[in-house]
Amino acid sequence: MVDFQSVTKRFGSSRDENQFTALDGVDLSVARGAITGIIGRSGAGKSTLIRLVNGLEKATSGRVVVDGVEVGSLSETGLRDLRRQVGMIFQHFNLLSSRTAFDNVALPLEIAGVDKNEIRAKVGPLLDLVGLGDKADRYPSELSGGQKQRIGIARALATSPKLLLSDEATSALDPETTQSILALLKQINAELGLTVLLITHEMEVVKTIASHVAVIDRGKIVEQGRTFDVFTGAKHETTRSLLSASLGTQLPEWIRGSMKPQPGAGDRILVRLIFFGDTAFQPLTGRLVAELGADVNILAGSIEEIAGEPYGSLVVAYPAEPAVVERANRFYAESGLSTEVLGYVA
Ligand SMILES: Nc1ncnc2c1ncn2[C@@H]1O[C@H](COP(=O)(O)OP(=O)(O)OP(=O)(O)O)[C@@H](O)[C@H]1O
Repeated sequence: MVDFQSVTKRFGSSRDENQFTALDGVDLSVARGAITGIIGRSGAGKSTLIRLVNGLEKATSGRVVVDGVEVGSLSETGLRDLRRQVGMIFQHFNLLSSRTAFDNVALPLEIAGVDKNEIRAKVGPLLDLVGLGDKADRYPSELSGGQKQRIGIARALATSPKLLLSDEATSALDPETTQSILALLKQINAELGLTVLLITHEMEVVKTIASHVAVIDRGKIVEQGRTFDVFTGAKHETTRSLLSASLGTQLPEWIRGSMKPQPGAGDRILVRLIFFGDTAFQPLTGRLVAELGADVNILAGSIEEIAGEPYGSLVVAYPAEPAVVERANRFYAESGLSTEVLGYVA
């Protein structure tokens, strides 16, 4: 649906010593009908990337192709047509305070010259879709943050776009409201078959709704693929550090503080067991304990869902004696468990 082909975006002229490269050779494909998340730290280039899709910025080099059309080649009229097919929602909702909820949703249709009856026939069902059929006459100041974003979503859908761009749409909302807005986006994606491209700095958002993800760091895409694959097999440092606060990968301080890289006599080995795919549903912990005898401690653990698939992480400790370690390794190999040796403790 959207293809970035070797896209570079520089701000400032080439003679300007302050010229800044915001995007550097970006290659990225956004699958039709999917929800794709772009995640990165502040200043990584996320907004620039999304603004290239609806022609608010122009690539310095490379091509941005939306539904078969190269955005950079479009005339003003072509850009207007494109923007009708690409809806957008924002962190701060961008509603007009002087217009009611109904009139905010109607605005893109008025601009497109749609007649009044057709507007009425369209806006009502959209307000129902976002759960605000009874708030048509309310002004933005009378609505909560979550309700404002619902109006923003209805407005973005008014011109029946094929693609919805979301620029940090839940960043100004509390966790519960965030979840309800994400559920609405998921519902719209499933019911209308709308492709969604969202940018966020929040791992939780990507984990909850995006089937695909790209990680951006200083203008470069450093990792991309299915969310589950990228998150469970993170290779790049940026992905790992963004993830460490979100997935159950952080060890309690009391363990981290006393961990050693090499074993001493009588030490215990600390191993992280990772459960996903088939292994997520097998009673492997009990079998490990049976295999090694009772001398296994469970030190930390969590089970969560990434893009709808279970992912569990369990940190265990047992004697770092070669015979025990070998028995454990044989068990991991036979049962298909992924493991990582974290270190040793006395
Ligand atoms: N019009 C501009 N002129 C000059 N530099 C710009 C312009 N727009 C963005 N930049 C720079 O490009 C870089 C990427 O900005 P961008 O807004 O895309 O990042 P971001 O990942 O969306 O960050 P945030 O999450 O903080 O919004 C930043 O260093 C920013 O200062």
